Amino acid sequence: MGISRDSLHKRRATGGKQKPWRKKRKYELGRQAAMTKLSSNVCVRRVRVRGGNSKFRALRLDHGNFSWGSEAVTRKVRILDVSYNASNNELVRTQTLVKSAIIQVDAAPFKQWYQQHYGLEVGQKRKGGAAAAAAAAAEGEAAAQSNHVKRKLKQRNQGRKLDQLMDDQFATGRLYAAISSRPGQCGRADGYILEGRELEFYVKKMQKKKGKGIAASGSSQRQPAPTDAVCRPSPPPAAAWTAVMAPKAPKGDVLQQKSPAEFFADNRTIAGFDNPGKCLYTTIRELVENALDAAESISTLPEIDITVEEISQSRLNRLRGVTNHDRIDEELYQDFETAGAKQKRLAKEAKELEKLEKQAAKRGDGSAAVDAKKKEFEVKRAAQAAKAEKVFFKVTVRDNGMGMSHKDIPEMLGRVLSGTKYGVKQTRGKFGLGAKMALIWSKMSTGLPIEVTSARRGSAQRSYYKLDLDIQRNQPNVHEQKLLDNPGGWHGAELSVVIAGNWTYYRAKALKYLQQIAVITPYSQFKFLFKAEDEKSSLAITFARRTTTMPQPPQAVKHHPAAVDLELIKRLAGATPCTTLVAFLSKEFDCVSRDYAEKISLEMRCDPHTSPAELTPKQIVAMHDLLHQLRFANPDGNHLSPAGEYNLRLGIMKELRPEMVATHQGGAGVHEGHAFIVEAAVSVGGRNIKPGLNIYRFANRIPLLFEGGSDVITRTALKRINWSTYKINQSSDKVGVFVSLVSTKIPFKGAGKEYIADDVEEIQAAVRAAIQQCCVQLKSKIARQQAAREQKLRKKNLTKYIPNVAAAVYTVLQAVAKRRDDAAGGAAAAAKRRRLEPDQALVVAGVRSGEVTEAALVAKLQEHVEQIDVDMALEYQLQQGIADTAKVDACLMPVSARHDYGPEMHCAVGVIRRLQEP
Ligand SMILES: Nc1ncnc2c1ncn2[C@@H]1O[C@H](COP(=O)(O)OP(=O)(O)OP(=O)(O)O)[C@@H](O)[C@H]1O
Repeated sequence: MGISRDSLHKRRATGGKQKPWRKKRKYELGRQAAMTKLSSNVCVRRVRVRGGNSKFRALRLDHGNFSWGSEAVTRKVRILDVSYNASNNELVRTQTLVKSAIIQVDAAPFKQWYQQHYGLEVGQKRKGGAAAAAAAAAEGEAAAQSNHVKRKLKQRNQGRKLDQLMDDQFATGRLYAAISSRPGQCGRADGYILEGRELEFYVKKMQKKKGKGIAASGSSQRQPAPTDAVCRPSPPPAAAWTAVMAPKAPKGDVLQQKSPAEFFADNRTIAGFDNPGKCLYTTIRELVENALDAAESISTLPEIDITVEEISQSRLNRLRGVTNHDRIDEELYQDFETAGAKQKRLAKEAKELEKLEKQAAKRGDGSAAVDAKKKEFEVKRAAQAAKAEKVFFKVTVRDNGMGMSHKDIPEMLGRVLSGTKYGVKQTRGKFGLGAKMALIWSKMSTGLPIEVTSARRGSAQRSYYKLDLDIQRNQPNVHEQKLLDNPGGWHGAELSVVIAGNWTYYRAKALKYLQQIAVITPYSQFKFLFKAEDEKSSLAITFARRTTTMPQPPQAVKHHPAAVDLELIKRLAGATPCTTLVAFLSKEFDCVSRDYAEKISLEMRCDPHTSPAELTPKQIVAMHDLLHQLRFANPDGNHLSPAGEYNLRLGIMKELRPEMVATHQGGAGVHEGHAFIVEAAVSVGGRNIKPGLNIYRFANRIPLLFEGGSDVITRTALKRINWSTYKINQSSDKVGVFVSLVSTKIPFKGAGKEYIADDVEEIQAAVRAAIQQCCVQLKSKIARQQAAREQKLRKKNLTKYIPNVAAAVYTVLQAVAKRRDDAAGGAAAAAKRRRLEPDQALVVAGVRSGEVTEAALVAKLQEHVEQIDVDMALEYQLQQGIADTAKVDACLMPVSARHDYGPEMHCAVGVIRRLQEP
C-alpha cells in the first residue's frame, strides 16, 4: 500500500520490530513523494497541513547550506551532482535530492574561507601537497601582511589539520557532502561536508558501485571490491580514489574528423533509429514518405505497395553467402538452458501437472486437461527456441511517383545529407537523411546493400542499382548497376532493404502509422503485406482510396526577408544571377517589391546599382540588420498544400467511422518568416477508438506517433481546451482530435521528426483556435444527441415500471370497489364514507363492470408515456420556431423512362427507391 503515517507499521524507537495487529489504513497513507530534483529552475511549494501549519515541498533545488564540521563553518553552496544513495540507484540516475543522499557541492566558498582563515590556498596541485602549497602561499603573501595578521595566522595554523582526501577534493573543485535535512518537508537541502571515516566509507561504496557498473557494461577492467569499508581507518587505495574523484588526465588527444554518415551511424537515435523495432518502423515510415512525396510532386494519385518479409538467420546467411554452421558447443550460446534452469523449469512443470491431475481426479473427468497442459509446455518450449533465433526483415516499398534519374540514384541514396527537398517548400522529407539511415542500419545490422529500381515518366528504360554507403567517406559504393527495358511504361521507384528488426513489438505502431497516413491522404492507396516465415502469421491489409481529389502540390517560395541570416544572405548574394542590388532584393526575397528594394538600398546607404557579388562584409551585415528591422508583408499560405477539410473528413470517416465529426481549417499564420496552416477535426464515437481523448498529430501530412507528451498538439488538446464547455466528457466520450500542421518549416525537435516544439506561441494559438472551432460546431449536435439519449432512457425507465404500476393501481381500485359493495357497514357507515367525484365513481363502476382491467390500465399508461415524447417534441419545435405543418413525402423521380425503379423505402427524411439493374 506504500508508506503510511502511523507508528504501528514501523520499527520502535529502539529499533525493535513490532508485529502489526491490523493492516494499514487508507487514511494513514503518506502524501505523494516530493522527489526533489537537482535543477537550477528552483521551485518550492507551500503545502497547508494540519492545524493551518505549513510544510515546504521542494520540487527543484540547486543549493543548500552545508557545514564543515571539523572547522565549524557553514556556507551556502551550489549542489553540483548526486553521487550515491544507499537506498536506491534510481535516485542517483534521476538526480533526486533526499535526506542522506551523497552529493557533490561546489568547493569554492569553503576554499575561500580556508584561504581567509588560515592564509593558505588548499587544493593546489603541487608536489608535496598541502604543506608545500601552504609554504608557497605563505611566502607570496607574507610580505603584504602586518605583523599582527602574521601572528594571528601562525597561531591558527598551529592546530591546523587537513585530510589528504579533503585536499584532493579541493583540487577538483568539488566536495562530497551528505544531505541531512528533508527537502520534501522543509524545502531545503542542507547538510554537512563528508570528512574522515565517513568520507572513506562512501568513497569505497562509490568505487564498488562503479566497479559493478564497469562489469555490467562488459568491461574487463573490474576493480576488486574493497571489503570492511567502515572498520579500516586507512585511506582508500590511490587508484580507487582517482577513479571516483580525480579528473582524468588527457592521454595525448588525437584530432579526428567524422563524416556526416559516421556521425549519424554513431548517433542513430537522433534520426529515430533507436532499437531494432524502432529501426524497422522508421525504415517503413521514411520509405513511405519518400514514395508519397514522389507521387504527389507529379500530381499522380499515389499507389504504394509496402512489403515486409520475415527472413530467418539461415536465410540471411544464404543471402550474404555465409555458410550455416551447426553449433559445436551449445553452452557458449546465450539461449543455452543451464542444468539448474532446466531442473527448475521441469520442477515447475511437474508441480503444475500434479495440481491439474489432482483437480481432474476430484472431478473424475480423466486427464484431458493434463494432456493439453503437456502440449502447451511443448509449444512454449518450441516458441522459446524459435524466439532465440534472430529474425531479419526485407522491407520493400514500391510507388508510382516521379522516379529518379539513372545517374542521380547513387548520390540520392548513397550520400548522407543529399536530397532534392532542401528549398523553401512544404515536403515530408527535409534533411536528406531518411533513406540513407535505413541503408546505414542495414549495413550495420545485416551488411547487405540496398536494391533500387526506378524509372522516370515516359522513360523506355528502368534503372537497377545495388549499392551501399561507405560510412567513413560518406559516399556511395555501387555493387551493380544496369539499365533494363520498361515495356509497361511504369514510372516510380522500388526500394528494398534488409535490416534487423522486431515486428512483435512494433507491429501495432507500424499499422497505426499506415492507418493514420491513410486518414490524412485519403486519395492514396496503400497495400501492406507482411510475409511471415510461417504462413499463419502473415498479414495483408489494403487501405483503399476514398477520393480522387488531391490537394494542390506545394510550391517552392523565395526566402522571406525576416527569416534570413547572415550566412544565407552571403550565399544568395554569391549565387544570384542578378547584377544590381535592387534586382537582387526584389527577385531573391519574398514580399519585396522593386520600389521597396530601392528604399532598402537607400537606407543601407548603397548605390541601388551595386552588384550583389561586390557587397562588402560590412554592407552584408548592415543589410541583415536592416532586413530584421524593416516591416514586410507576411507570407501568405498560397504555396502550402494542406490536406483540406474535405479530405480530412473523408479520411476520418473511412478509417474510424465516427458518429459525428467537425473540421476546420484556420487561416495562414507566420512563424519566423515561414507561413503555416493548421487544420483540425474533432470526432465523437467510432470504431477502434478508446474512451477519452485520442490525439492524432500530423506535420506536413506525416503522422507523428512518438514523443506525444512534449508535442504542441497534445499539450494544447490536454491542457488548453476546456472540453466540458463543449459538452464533451474528455474521460468517457470517444473523442478523436486530429490536428495537421503544414509549413515550409515545421519546428520539429530532432532529425527523427517525432514531435513539434511547444514553444512557438503562434502555432500554439492556431492549434487551440482550430480545435475550439471544431468543438463549437459539435456542441449543438452533442447537446441534441444527449437530449435524445436522456429521453430514450426516461421512456425506457417509465415503460419498465408500467406492469407493476398497473397491477398495483388495479388492486387498489378493486379494493375500493369491494369496500363500496360491502353491505356489512350498513347505512350509517355508508353515510360516513367519502363521496367519490363523478369521474372517480366512473372508474370504480368500470372496475365493477369489468371494463377497467389490468391490461386496459397497461395500455393506457403506455399511451401516456408515448404522448410525453410527442409533447416534448412539440415543445422543442415551438422553442426552435419550427412550424407544425403537415409533412410531405418527397422523392427523386427519373427524368426519362430509361431507368426502372424497385420498391420504395420510406424513412424520416425522405423516400428511397432502388434502381433496378437494366
Ligand atoms: N521513392 C522515391 N522516388 C523518387 N525520389 C526519391 C524516392 N526516395 C528518395 N528519393 C530521392 O532521394 C532523396 C533522398 O531521400 P532521403 O529519404 O534520404 O531524404 P529526404 O526525403 O530528402 O529527407 P528526410 O531525411 O527528411 O526524409 C530525396 O530528396 C528524393 O529526391
